[in-house]
Amino acid sequence: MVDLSFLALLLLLPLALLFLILYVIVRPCPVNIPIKNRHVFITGGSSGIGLALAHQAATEGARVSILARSLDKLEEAKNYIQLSTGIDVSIFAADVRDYDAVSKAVEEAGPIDLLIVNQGVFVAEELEKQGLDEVRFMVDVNLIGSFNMIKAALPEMKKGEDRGPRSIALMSSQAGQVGIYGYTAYSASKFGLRGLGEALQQEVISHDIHVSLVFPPDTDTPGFAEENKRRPPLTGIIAESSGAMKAEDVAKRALDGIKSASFIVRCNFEGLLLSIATAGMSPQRSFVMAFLEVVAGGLVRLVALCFQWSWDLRFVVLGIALGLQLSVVGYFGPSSL
Ligand SMILES: NC(=O)C1=CN([C@@H]2O[C@H](COP(=O)(O)OP(=O)(O)OC[C@H]3O[C@@H](n4cnc5c(N)ncnc54)[C@H](OP(=O)(O)O)[C@@H]3O)[C@@H](O)[C@H]2O)C=CC1
Ligand SMILES: CCCCCCCCCCCCCCCC(=O)[C@@H](N)CO
Repeated sequence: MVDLSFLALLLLLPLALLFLILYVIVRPCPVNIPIKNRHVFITGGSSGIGLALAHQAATEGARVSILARSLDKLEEAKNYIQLSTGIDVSIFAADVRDYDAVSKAVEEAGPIDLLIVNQGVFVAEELEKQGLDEVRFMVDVNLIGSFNMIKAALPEMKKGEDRGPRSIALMSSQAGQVGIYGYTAYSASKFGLRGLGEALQQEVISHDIHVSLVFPPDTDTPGFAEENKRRPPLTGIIAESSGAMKAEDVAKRALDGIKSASFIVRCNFEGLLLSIATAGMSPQRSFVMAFLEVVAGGLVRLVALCFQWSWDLRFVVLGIALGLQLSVVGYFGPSSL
C-alpha cells in the first residue's frame, strides 16, 4: 500500500515551491492608493458608470472633478452628487477629442491624484454595415480621446511624488478582452487601451503612478439603454454569457481595484475567468492571482474553448434559420458539404 501522506507531500511540495517562487518574483509590491481628501478627475462623469464612480468617490471623501461634453448633464450630475453627499463637484465641459480643450480643463482643475479615463461611445453593428464615420467615432473618443486626456494630465501628475501614489485608470470592457460579434470597432478601441496601459505602466512606475484597466460586463446605464435599441441579436446573445451589472456595483468594484492599484480590475465571476484566460504579459501584483493564473490557466483555456464552441453553435443555428449557407461552411469546413 502506498503511503497517502507521501503522495500528498509529492503533490503539495511543487505547489508550495511554486507559491514561494511567485511570492518572490511577483512585482511590483501591492500598494494602497488613498482617495480621501485627494483629487479624483473622471471623464464621462456625467452619466452611467462615470457618474456612479464620481458619486462613490465623493462618498469616500475625495475632491471630485468630472468632464464631459454636455454642460446640462454635467450640472445635473453635480447637483445630484452635491445633494446626496454634500460634496462640491467641479465640472468641465469639453470633448476628449479636442486636446486643447482637455488641456485647459486639466489646468483649471489643478493637480490630479487619480485620473479615471472613463468616457466611451459604442454602437454595435456588423462591420460591413457600419459606416467608417462610426468606426472612426469610436476609435477617436475611446482610444485617441484617452491619449489626449493622459497626455494633458501626465506632466503635472508626474511632479506629484510628494503627494503619495497616484493612479491612471482606463475604462475598458469585457469586449476589450474578447472580440465580440458586432463590436469590431468598439473591441478594437478597447483592446487598444490595454496596449496603451501596459506600455504606460512601465513608463510611469518610477514616478509612483499606477495604471489600472477596468473590464466591466454589460452595465445598466443610459448609454447601454441607447445601444440596446439597435444591437444585433447575436451581439446580445454573446454578451449575455457574462452577467449584467448595475452601474453602482461596477463603480464600487472599479474603485476598490483602482485603490489597490490592481492592473487588471475585474467586475464579476466571468471577469475573473476572462482575466485568467487573457493574463498574457500584463503586470500582476498579487501572487495569489499569479498562482491562479499559472495553475488554472490550462483549465480556463478549456472553458474559453467551450464558450467559443457554444457561440459558434449559435452562429450556425441562426445561420440556418436565416438561410445563410456560408455560416455552415465556416463551422464544419467545406469538406462536410
Ligand atoms: N454600459 C455598458 O454596458 C458598458 C460600458 N463600458 C464602458 O464604460 C464607459 C462608460 O459607459 P456608460 O456609463 O455606459 O456610458 P454613458 O453613455 O452612460 O456615459 C458616457 C459618458 O461619457 C461622456 N462622453 C461621451 N463622449 C464624450 C466625448 N467625446 N468627450 C467627453 N465626454 C464624452 C458622456 O457625456 P457627454 O455625452 O455629455 O459627452 C457621458 O458622461 C465607456 O467607456 C464604456 O465603453 C464598458 C463595459 C460595459
Ligand atoms: C474563459 C471563459 C470566459 C467566459 C466568459 C465570457 C464572457 C464574454 C462576454 C463578453 C461581454 C462583453 C460585454 C460588452 C459590454 C460593453 O462594453 C457594451 N455594453 C458597450 O458598452
